[in-house]
Amino acid sequence: MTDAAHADPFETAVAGWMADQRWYAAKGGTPSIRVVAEQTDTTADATIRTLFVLDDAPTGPVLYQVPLTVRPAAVPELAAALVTELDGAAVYDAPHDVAYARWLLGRIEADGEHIGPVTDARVLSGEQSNTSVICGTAENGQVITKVFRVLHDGENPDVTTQRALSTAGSVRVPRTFGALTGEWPDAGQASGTAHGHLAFAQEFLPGLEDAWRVALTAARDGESFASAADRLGAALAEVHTVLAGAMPTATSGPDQVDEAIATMRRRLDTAAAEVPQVAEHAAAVGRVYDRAATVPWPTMQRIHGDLHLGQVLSAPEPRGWVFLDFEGEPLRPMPERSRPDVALRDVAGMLRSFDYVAGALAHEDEPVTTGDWAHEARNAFLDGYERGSGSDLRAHRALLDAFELDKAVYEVVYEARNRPTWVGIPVAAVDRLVARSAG
Ligand SMILES: Nc1ncnc2c1ncn2[C@@H]1O[C@H](COP(=O)(O)OP(=O)(O)O)[C@@H](O)[C@H]1O
Ligand SMILES: O=P(O)(O)O[C@H]1O[C@H](CO)[C@@H](O[C@H]2O[C@H](CO)[C@@H](O)[C@H](O)[C@H]2O)[C@H](O)[C@H]1O
Repeated sequence: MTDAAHADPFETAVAGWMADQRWYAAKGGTPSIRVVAEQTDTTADATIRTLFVLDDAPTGPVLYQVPLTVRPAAVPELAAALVTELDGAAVYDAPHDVAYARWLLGRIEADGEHIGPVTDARVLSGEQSNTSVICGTAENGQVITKVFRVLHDGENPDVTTQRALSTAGSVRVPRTFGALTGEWPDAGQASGTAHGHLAFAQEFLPGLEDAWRVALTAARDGESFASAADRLGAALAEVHTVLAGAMPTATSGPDQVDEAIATMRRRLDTAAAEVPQVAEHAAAVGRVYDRAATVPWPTMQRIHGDLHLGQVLSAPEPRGWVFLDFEGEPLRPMPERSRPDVALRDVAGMLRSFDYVAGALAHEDEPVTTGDWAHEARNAFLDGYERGSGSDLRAHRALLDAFELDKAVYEVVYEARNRPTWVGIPVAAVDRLVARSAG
């Protein structure tokens, strides 16, 4: 362990570096790590070391994938990616090293075809939970490979859901190339070994804005988003229809409904404990959940799970909206995220996102009031979804209200932990949604 008196210097160096990485989950904490397994491979340019690193974080143990490249001598272009030095060799954060990109694409089990050869590689910049490498390839254009940082036993829904859509011929997700799986020791499994996805490769769509940016600009400029939101609703309906046919579904029996409502209540308890304004409304929110438990629920199916405007790219017509990142809510346990769920959860996520556009603009240095813009966008989105899915959302109003509240409650916790200056956006939504449901 890194905090023991006899700490291993290599692990100590890796731990110190991990603490500064965007993907390190226990922000502000000091990693207490142990390398539980390692896979090593040698290529012409570098030794590839994939470490499986267990961090005993205060919130519970987290297993990270830490791929490193070891170069016999320092490589000047990789200076910013240096993790440490070891016996005179330079150890780098592998996704920044083209030697790793070549190795990775060569190892990925492509769905029916070879990817590559890799001509160049760069790491996608910005705020991400994982690390994505964009590779130029001689045969398949640009390919983006997401290297999952936090590992879990079992399939990652980001891979399985997008692969199902892509295999069904849907262009609502980037075309899938394939995935890399691996195994590592896990005392929590009866077999002592966990199996899961390590990386996922798909078509890279360069130069596109995401719907959050497009919507924010439209709202700031006072331009209607109704037509775009309507198309977004229809595109989501298309995704749900394909998923209902391509992946398992489940009847919403009393057990499933009870479990879903119990999850909502647990999230409410967490939010009420962390944010006093939610505690004030907890009883009223609970009544919205009570009502949702008494109405009919639609068949459960695979969904996106954490849908918001930032998860959708705006491709030129005729392709239109393209959905990304089906990994589900980061605050939700991974095994729950691959289960069939209610498609209305995604609809509610997007409704919340239009409200966030208004909330974000109200928080700007020169605040802009865009409540009417958001109202119009929300209604247009629902119209598009109803037309595309053939479902009558009004018939499910009580359920949709509960999912929207549940999402706002989730967001309160997410913002309190990650972006406290924005917590007022979902807190105000809880207030408003409770009042609307009571009225
Ligand atoms: N296939 C792709 N084509 C173009 N851009 C992409 C693609 N996949 C991801 N991106 C960009 O990378 C960002 C992060 O992707 P995401 O799947 O959300 O990663 P993470 O799980 O690391 O948060 C997206 O918001 C988008 O801007
Ligand atoms: O994209 P992630 O899977 O990391 O999702 C998490 O972070 C999101 C913030 O980036 C958060 O989304 C919330 O903020 C968005 C604006 O930044 C807004 O459009 C969303 O509607 C709102 O939920 C998401 O909840 C969280 O899981």
